[in-house]
Amino acid sequence: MKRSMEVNFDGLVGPTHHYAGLSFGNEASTRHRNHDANPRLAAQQGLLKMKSLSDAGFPQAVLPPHERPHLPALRQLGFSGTDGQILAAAARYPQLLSAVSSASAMWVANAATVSPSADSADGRVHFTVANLNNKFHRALEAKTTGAVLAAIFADGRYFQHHPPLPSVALLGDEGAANHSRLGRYDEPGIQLFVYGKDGYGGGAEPGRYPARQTREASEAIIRLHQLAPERTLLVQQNPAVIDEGVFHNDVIAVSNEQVLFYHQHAFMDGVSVRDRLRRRLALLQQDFLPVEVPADRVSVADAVQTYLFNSQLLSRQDGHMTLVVPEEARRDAGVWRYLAELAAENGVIDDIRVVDLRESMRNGGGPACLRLRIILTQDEYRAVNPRVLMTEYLFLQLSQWVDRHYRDRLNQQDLADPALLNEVRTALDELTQLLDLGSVYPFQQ
Ligand SMILES: N=C(N)NCCC[C@H](NC(=O)CCC(=O)O)C(=O)O
Repeated sequence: MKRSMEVNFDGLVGPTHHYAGLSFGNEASTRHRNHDANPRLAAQQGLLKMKSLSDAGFPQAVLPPHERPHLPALRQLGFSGTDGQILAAAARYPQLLSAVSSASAMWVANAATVSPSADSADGRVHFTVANLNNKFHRALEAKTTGAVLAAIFADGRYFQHHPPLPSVALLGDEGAANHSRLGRYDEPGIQLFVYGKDGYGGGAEPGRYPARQTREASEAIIRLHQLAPERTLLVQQNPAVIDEGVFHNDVIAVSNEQVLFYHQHAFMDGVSVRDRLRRRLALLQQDFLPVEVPADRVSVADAVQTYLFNSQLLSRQDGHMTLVVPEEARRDAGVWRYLAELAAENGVIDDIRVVDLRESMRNGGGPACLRLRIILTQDEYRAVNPRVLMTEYLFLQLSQWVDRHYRDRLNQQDLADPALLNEVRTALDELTQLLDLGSVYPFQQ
């Protein structure tokens, strides 16, 4: 019998993808503010990643984009009248209109934290939608994310959904981007929660850029997901690297099964993190294979620039692993040399695959940001809405759907165009039918 597996659910880029510089602390976002974007290309690049990984035998699925511009948010902020009038009035506040129009829901590593059933006391897969309250444009995602996850993982025998934590700074939660799970898929493993700061203060904190994840938020998720204390580890991200642009832990570390691939400066006390992980996995009779990248081989600045660690580490049938890195990592001679050596010498990670995600990367979203990984048993897999699972046919349908509905050029000035709102709604209405999601968007209620 085939055993548990990791399924990667990738966010499909939405039709309003543009560059607005909305994410202070995310240097790519700031750098590309007001550049022209190409939403059609962005969506195609994401789809090609999904297709190529699915073709290579890695289980793959898709999560839909959200409705943007988000008119309910503008109404909540006092704009009134017809949709057209609201957009025209909001156009006087370009940053606000950008925020309610951002396609940021594509980065589904921030959609939720997911714990596999092998780790939770009640034997179910637990989901907590991330509140993303550090950035207004991202905080808008939680409601639709909840509706989408409930539509895809509907069977209460297998799936337990938790609403986002209260949306206050104390409980800032950015989902799976600050969460890793070590250990074999079909046995209890160790869940690693990485927070940026203590929400009540008093501990070390970054000085320049915000820490988006709090310790208190991670603690709440550990309780909600019914995780055993001896199989969880709560550690602090190095505040100094947040100040260098590492706004989520998945910009500096990635794990899969027994392997943790991370930068020397990723954690506040990296040596202790490694020792504790090794000890905890040993208690489960499991190995730990840390791969620490020294700063004298790859600097933190180069890690941020190339997104080396925002890669996907995927298990192959032959027991070895493939590392999926962005094109930017190949372009950097030092990082590429490091990767070549790794693949030649590591023994487990022996294959490097490069994907072109330039459109997403310019907003700080690499291969790992675009995916939410979910470990599922065979029964759980069969309970997933099958229409979101990547197939040759779904890939063709989605590619044609993108070609039909997406523009190939978009910037902040285009967002007030009422035609864009109509294009988005027409497209999303079709998509919900294609993926059999029911009515998950505000305009469908
Ligand atoms: N690391 C992970 N898992 N995700 C990356 C998220 C990128 C996203 N960028 C943005 O939201 C930029 C939008 C803009 O500026 O237009 C963010 O900063 O939250």
